[in-house]
Amino acid sequence: PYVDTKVILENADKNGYGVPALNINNLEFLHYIIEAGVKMNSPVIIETSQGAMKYAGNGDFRKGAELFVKMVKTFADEVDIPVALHLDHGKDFEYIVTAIKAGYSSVMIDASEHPFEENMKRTKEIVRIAHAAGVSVEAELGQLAGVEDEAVAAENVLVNPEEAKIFVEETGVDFLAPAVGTSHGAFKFKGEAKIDYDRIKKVKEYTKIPLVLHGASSVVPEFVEIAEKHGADFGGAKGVPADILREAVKCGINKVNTDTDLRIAFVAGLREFLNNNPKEFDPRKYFKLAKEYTIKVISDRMEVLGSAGKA
Ligand SMILES: O=C(COP(=O)(O)O)NO
Ligand SMILES: [Ca+2]
Ligand code: NA
Ligand SMILES: [Zn+2]
Repeated sequence: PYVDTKVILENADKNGYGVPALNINNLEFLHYIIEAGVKMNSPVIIETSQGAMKYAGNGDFRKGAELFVKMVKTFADEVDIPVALHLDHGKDFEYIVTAIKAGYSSVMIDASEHPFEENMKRTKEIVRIAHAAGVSVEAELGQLAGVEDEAVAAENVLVNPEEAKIFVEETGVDFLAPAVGTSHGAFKFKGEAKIDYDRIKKVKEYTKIPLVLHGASSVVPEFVEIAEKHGADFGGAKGVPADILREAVKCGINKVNTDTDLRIAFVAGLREFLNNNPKEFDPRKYFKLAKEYTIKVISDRMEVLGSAGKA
């Protein structure tokens, strides 16, 4: 069934596991996520960025939002696992309100590049509107380096746990994304991968709400290698290893935003298949390996995060 993201995350919080929040831009990735969720008996949070809304609507983000809600609801109504649709990195008021109007389960207001007071003000405004419509809200404190859809943050600004306490009390936000050392994309760490567990624990202790880890892709070496064997150049790619994800969940993370891993698995399968099947041009065939690898990476992540078997 199609559910409110809050239902999924409160269950995850109560039972101490993480749920993958998986970004889509098209029908194929939605297919693969649902298939993995059903196979693993895991709840799933589908999420789309503002750019994905524009892309799906061929430039018209309102059409894109409508399309995503129809697609996700169609799949959700057919399966027994809980399925939610979330607007990821909502920055612009009209995109966020459009997602609410279209029927998204939840929306993120990402005002984290603004000063604390401004972030609170913008978040409060969205919480008031979203809650009036029965929609839950995610906000962000601190900054992740790397590209965040449109905005590019220079470097990491880690969350201040005391600020997080005030922020959640003042805004009434339903879940919070604290910046704790990750970043978006495939090049997360120059040195060894590490995130600030202490900050996660403190933010959890002070806010007692479900927490979100952004930039959580592992950048799985197996798929990086396959992609590079077939012409990709991802030199220096490094993500958040499974053991760090498990520890982050133990410290209080419940929603684990994962986009890059799906992209790498898909392109690895696509490159391998195309290289080995020069005569093939039927998309229902040449996406086959891409589909297999993407379902595999999602299924493995559900095991790592503990959402497998929890639907
Ligand atoms: O935070 C993410 C995805 O992060 P990755 O690039 O690590 O998949 N989406 O909001
Ligand atoms: Ca941000
Ligand atoms: Na999000
Ligand atoms: Zn993110």
